[in-house]
Amino acid sequence: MTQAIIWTIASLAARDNAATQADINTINALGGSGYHVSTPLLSDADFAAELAILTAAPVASAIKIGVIATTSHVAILADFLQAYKQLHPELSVIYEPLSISLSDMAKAESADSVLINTIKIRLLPIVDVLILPQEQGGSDAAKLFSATKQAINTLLSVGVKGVCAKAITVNSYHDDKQQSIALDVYIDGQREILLSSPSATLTPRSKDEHKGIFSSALATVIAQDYPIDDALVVARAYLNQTADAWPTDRRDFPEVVLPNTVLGDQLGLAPQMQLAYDFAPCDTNRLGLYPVVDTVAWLEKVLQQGVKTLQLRIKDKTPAEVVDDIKAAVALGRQYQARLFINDYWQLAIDHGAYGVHLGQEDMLFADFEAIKTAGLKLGLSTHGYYEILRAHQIKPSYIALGHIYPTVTKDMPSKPQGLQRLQRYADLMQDYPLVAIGGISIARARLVAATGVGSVAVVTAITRADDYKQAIADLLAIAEPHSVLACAND
Ligand SMILES: Cc1ncc(COP(=O)(O)OP(=O)(O)O)c(N)n1
Ligand SMILES: Cc1ncsc1CCOP(=O)(O)O
Ligand SMILES: [Mg+2]
Repeated sequence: MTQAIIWTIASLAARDNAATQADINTINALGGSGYHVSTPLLSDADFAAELAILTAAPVASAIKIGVIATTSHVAILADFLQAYKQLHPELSVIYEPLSISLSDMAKAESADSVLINTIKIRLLPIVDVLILPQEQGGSDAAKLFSATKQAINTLLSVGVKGVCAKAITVNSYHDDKQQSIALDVYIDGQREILLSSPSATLTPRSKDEHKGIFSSALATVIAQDYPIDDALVVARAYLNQTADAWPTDRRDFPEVVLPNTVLGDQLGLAPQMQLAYDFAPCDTNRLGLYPVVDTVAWLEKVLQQGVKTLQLRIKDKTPAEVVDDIKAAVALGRQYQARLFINDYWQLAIDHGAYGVHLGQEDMLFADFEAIKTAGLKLGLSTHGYYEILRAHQIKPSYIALGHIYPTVTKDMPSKPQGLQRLQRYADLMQDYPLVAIGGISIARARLVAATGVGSVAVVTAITRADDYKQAIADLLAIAEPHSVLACAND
């Protein structure tokens, strides 16, 4: 795999070497390769010449901009970035001006208004993620959060694509103890992301926020094609840890702030009456081969081949149209003592006593999680990356599905396939959970998937489109459940 290229650009007079070194260390630690323009304050002509030299460097996937000290440098940089972005539309620009706070940047007029106004007019419309400290502290978390959101929305209206107000200190309660929380708030046109890290665990690195490590980390992760929500999570985990490496310890990862939690209530997140936490555990952490099929006839065929975990996934029908299938599916699941999950139709799954329900995260808005939990059904949740995995972890479902790993013909996916390296990272991070990998898993790929340590491999077409489905199931069982296949052979 080729290394992601990240450029860092800053024009601060006598920018301290420690900050430049911190950029380089961060980019290298997270697997990128960096090119820097961060010299002591240059004349306009020299700054433009330095930028021009950068174009001879390998093409950047992300550019991190630090302090730009003069209005003329801001204008030169804006012209340069505009031209470079036209040539390379995939480029992401991450800007952490360090010395400017969120409220100063959002204010109509501020002490340093000529510089800030130039930044707003010239630079921000080219920026993908703007990172600012929110300096207002205060004991009223809801007020602080609302002021933060207001300031961010003002900046979004200037044309920047996304804004992250980072490491806001909030006093919260955990296990009845007051605790200081560092909150990252990210908002763009589509989403609002709220991450919390207990300040008590903040390492010397996160106390060095002023050196711009967060933006270097974010740029490096984005340059490796992670979406913004995942990049925010990994960048924060990197700051929370001491190791100079990709973060792997879950204790360093931030928590996703959800409604109906102590912090969520404190911030004034609208309560979701039906959200619930902590679902019944599955009877095993290794769910094994997990066929996902769309008819009762297929359920019966796979059960006859010894499958013990399976899902009925019927799309786009009314509950009245599927109720008989669900009843028949539940009866079959019981007859074969198998774990039968129902996709989507959670109410019918409850009504007819299925083993569990499989839902997507967007279903949190519509499904009655409380009713699923109260009925004792297991809950499987889909995820598509770090952020969603951590959000699922807050809810503590019975298993977490990780997808899609490879391109799939079964479903139109809005996200990109994750590939094996990411799957390995998720499997290592969440090894105490029952994990299910799904998406484009053929028999040949199933070996590689199982080798990551996930306890379950979910497939559709590897079985339903196999020339010989019985053989396909036997092969997949041998890969996904080698111990039980051996045990059967020895019976
Ligand atoms: C085991 C497993 N993983 C993921 C999915 C996808 O579920 P969802 O996100 O709800 O999408 P649809 O299947 O409803 O299209 C799944 N069904 N099973
Ligand atoms: C339902 C679903 N969710 C993510 S990928 C997928 C389809 C998996 O099907 P296949 O195994 O044929 O790629
Ligand atoms: Mg679904």
